[in-house]
Amino acid sequence: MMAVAAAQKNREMFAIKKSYSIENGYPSRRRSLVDDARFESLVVKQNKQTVLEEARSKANDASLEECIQQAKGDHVPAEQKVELQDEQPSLELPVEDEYVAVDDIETEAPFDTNAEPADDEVPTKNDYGLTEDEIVLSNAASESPEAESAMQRAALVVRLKEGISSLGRILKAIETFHGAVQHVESRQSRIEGVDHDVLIKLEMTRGNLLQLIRSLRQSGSFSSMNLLAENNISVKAPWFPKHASELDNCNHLMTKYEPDLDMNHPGFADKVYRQRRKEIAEIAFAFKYGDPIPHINYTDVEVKTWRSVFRTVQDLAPKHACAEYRAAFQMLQDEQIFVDHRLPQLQEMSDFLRKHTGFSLRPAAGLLTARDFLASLAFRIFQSTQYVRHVNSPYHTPEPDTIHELLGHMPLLADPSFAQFSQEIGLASLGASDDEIEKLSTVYWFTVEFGLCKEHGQVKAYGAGLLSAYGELLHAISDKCEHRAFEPATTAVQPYQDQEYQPIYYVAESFEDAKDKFRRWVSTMSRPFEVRFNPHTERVEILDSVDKLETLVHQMNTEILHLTNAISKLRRPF
Ligand SMILES: C[C@H](O)[C@H](O)[C@H]1CNc2nc(N)[nH]c(=O)c2N1
Ligand SMILES: N[C@@H](Cc1ccc(O)cc1)C(=O)O
Ligand SMILES: [Fe+2]
Repeated sequence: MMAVAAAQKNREMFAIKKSYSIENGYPSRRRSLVDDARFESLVVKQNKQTVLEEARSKANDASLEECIQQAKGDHVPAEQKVELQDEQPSLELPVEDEYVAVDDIETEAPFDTNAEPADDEVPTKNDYGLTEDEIVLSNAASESPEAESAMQRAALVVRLKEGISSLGRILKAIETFHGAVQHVESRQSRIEGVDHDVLIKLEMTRGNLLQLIRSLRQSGSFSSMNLLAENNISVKAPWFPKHASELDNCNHLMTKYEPDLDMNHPGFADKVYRQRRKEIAEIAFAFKYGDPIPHINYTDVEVKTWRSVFRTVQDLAPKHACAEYRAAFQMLQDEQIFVDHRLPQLQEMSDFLRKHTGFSLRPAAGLLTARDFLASLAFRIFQSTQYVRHVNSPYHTPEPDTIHELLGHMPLLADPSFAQFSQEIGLASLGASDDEIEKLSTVYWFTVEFGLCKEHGQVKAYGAGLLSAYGELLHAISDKCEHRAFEPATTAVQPYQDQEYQPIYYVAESFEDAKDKFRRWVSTMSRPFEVRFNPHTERVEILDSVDKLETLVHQMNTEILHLTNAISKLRRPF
C-alpha cells in the first residue's frame, strides 16, 4: 500500500493521469519494460479470476425451485425481477476499461461430430457453476430489464449419462422456460460414463436461459452442460477500440523511466527538465480525437539537443540506414520538415505521413503499455511523444522521446510497405490474449524498434531505436553483438531488456519477406475472428458474418473491374 501511495504522489507531481502500473500498485522502482508488461498481464488475469469466482459463488446460491418458479408464468413479477438482478449483479470483467465483453462479435460454434471434447469444455467441478460464456451472458442480461428479457440465440451441448430418453426432459425444461428449439443433433459419446452428446440450438430470453442452465446442471442425469457462444454472446476477447476516436481511452503509461520516478534517468536531478516534461505531458492527456496537435515552442536547449542528434543521424544514415529510410529522409528534408535549426512539429509530420501512407499522429505522454500502443497502429495512428530527451544524453535515452519518434519512426511510416507491416502488427493485437500481446510486442521490439535488414548483401538498420540513437546504431553494426535471422516464432519468445544496448539483433531479408513471415505466424494465433480496417469510416470491422464478407466481396469486385479496365485501356492500340 505504501508503494501505491508513493506512486500516487509521484503521479500527481508528474501529472501522470493514467498509468496502468500505478493504478494497480506496481512498485515504481522496479524498472523493466518486460516486467512491467508481465505485471499488467498478471493483474488482468487475477482480476478476471476473481470476477469469475464471485459470479460462480453467486450462481450457486440460487436454488432450483426458485429458478423454476421464476420461469413459470409469462411475466416475472416486478419484485422477483429485482431479486433476479440481485443474484446477478453487473459483473465488470475488467480492471479499468480493458477486458469487457465484446458485445458485437458473433461466433459460429459448429458441432463437429468427430471432435474429441476439449478439456475446457467441462465447466467446473461443481456442475452448476457458471462457465465464462455464461458469465458473459449473465453480464449482458444484468444490464437492464430489457437486456434480460431480450431474446438470445444459443447452443447448448449436454452430455447424457442415463440414456437418450433424458433428452425428453431437457426439451420439456426448455418449454417450461419458454424457449424455442431450432435444432437438435445427437451422437454417441466417446467419453466414458456418458452415452450421448446432444447439441441443442435454441432461442429464449437471456434471463430464462441462465435459469435453464442452472436447473439442468442440478439434475443428476447429465454429466455436463455447456453453453456455446452464439449470436451476441461474446467470445472471451478483451475489449479493444473499434473506432479511431476510442483511442482516447488507449493512453495508459508504463511507470518506468519517468524522471520523477527513476534516479538513473538523465533528467532526475533537473528540476527545470521535470517541470517541462509535466507541461508537455498535460498536452497529451488533454488531447482528444479530431483535435489539431498543439504546437510546442521548443526551447534553445531542446533545439540544441535535436541539432546534435539530427546532424549525426544525417551523417550516418547514408551508410547504415536501409534504402526506404534514406528515401523518406530525403523527402522530409526536401519539404523542410527535417532541418537542423528547429524541431519538426507533430502536426506537420502527421500531415506529411497522411499524404504518403495514411498514417497520422496523436500525442502521447510517455511510454505506453504495449496493448494501447499496438492498438493505435491498427488504425494507422502512431502515438508519439512530444517531449525532448535530456540534453546530457543525446546519443541514447532510456525512454521514447520526440527525437526517437521523429528521426526513428517517421521516415519509415512514410514507406507504404513498412506502414502496412506496422498496421498488421496493430491489427493482430486487437483482442489478442495477454501472452500474445507479449509476443507481438517482442516482435515489434526486434523489428520496428531494433530491426536490421539485408540490402545487396550488406546489413542495414531500419529499427527506430537504432536510427534515433547513434550510440546503439554503431554498436548494432559492430561485431560486439549477435545477428540472427528474423523468424517470428523464435523472435517472439526471445527475452530482451531495454536498459542498455541489445546483445542480439534480428536481420530480415527484406520488409516484404518480414511481412510474409509475420502474416504466416500471426495466422496461428488464437483469436477466433478476423478483423479489417475500413479507412473510410476509420473503423475496425470484425469479419464474422457472411453479410459482411459479401459486402467486401462486392467492393473487391468493383476494384477488380477497374483494374481489368485499366489493363484493356493500356493494351488499346494508338
Ligand atoms: C509495443 C512495444 O512494447 C513498443 O516497444 C512500444 C511500447 N510503448 C510505446 N510508447 C510510446 N509512446 N512510443 C513507443 O515507441 C512505444 N513502443
Ligand atoms: N533508446 C532510444 C529511445 C527508446 C527508448 C526506449 C524504448 O522502448 C524505445 C525507444 C533512443 O535513444 O533514441
Ligand atoms: Fe519506438
